[in-house]
Amino acid sequence: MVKDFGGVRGGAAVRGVNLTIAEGEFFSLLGPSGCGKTTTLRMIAGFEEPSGGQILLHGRNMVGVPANKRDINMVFQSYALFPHLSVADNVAFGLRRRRVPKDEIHDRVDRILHTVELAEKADHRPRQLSGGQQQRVALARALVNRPRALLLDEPLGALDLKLRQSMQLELKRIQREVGITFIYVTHDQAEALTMSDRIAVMNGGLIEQVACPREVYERPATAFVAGFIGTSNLISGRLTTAGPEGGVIDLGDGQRITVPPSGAARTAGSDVQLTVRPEKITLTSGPAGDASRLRGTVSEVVYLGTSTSYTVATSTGAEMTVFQPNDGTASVVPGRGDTVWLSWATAHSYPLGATPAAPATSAAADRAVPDSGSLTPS
Ligand SMILES: Nc1ncnc2c1ncn2[C@@H]1O[C@H](COP(=O)(O)OP(=O)(O)OP(=O)(O)O)[C@@H](O)[C@H]1O
Repeated sequence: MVKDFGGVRGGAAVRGVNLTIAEGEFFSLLGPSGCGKTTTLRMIAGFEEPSGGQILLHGRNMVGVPANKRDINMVFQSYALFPHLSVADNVAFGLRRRRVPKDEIHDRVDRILHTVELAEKADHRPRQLSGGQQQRVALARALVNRPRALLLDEPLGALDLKLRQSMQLELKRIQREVGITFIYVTHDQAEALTMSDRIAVMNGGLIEQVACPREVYERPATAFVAGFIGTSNLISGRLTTAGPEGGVIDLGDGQRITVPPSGAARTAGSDVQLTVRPEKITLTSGPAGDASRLRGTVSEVVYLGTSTSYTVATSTGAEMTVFQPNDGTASVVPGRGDTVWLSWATAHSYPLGATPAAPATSAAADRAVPDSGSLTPS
């Protein structure tokens, strides 16, 4: 789907989002501010109409269907609870408006308050609750309607870090328990990695990758994804040999490193960008075995508690970051100005693809879908 507000510099807010979300999935839209996450969510909810494309919910096109007829609920960062109503009455509000029988309302409210672990607060007013508890009331109020999908727009943004981290695990538990599809918008990569079954990484109104957290981290599709999620090192060179077993790249200064086979077909002579995560690199004082390796000079050392971060200016000119765990296993503990060798298992480097052009086809999204999707914006 596409959304053009007519005034966004550089094109539409959403330039081409094509993905299939499976029933019962915890799916996150992750990306920097302004990349089009909220607009995508608002189109799914029915608060914005797409300028092009379709939104299929269980095979039915939702475009033109009003938000309140979509069987989808949304939870916002501001909880928007009624201050004069008790927790139970806040949760029961929607069911009463729909004239659900009294006994059923009582049962459903009681059950969902147990799920969000607020049963003992049923008679409290919202102001008597902590921020995390208020967010759980907002969640219960949406879940009690048993929507087909629940959309959450940065719902933990107003909470402090510790509470946010415990609420992330809580949300995941609740989602597993109720089995409802969650579509979650966040710009916080740690949050997306913690909770999601799959993540769509968005940039400039397009999807750059759709995959499970491990794949997005270990096998980022593009340089943007590698840089946005965690810390990454990029190494550029020209492929001198290529085959099904991988290849060798020349870094331009005579140094060569081996590369693993990549998904995309590449031919000798083509330019390649590799990514290697900092914790996969080992520092030694001399060349180590036949692993992929580079020589460099330490330019910065930062002690981080569980690990130490080294910035190394390599002989190719590229700066590399290396995390060494502070568990006593490091073979060298270099200081600034020292010469070191960086090595890593070839399998721990990953060749990157090109940034997608609009409209995104998201072939990767379809490959990764575990079963036929229930919600299909296209
Ligand atoms: N109603 C609107 N009218 C015009 N432009 C809009 C409107 N809503 C959003 N935009 C623009 O569309 C782009 C995408 O906005 P969107 O809110 O979807 O991004 P986002 O990824 O959710 O960002 P954030 O994390 O900051 O909320 C931005 O450039 C924004 O300024």
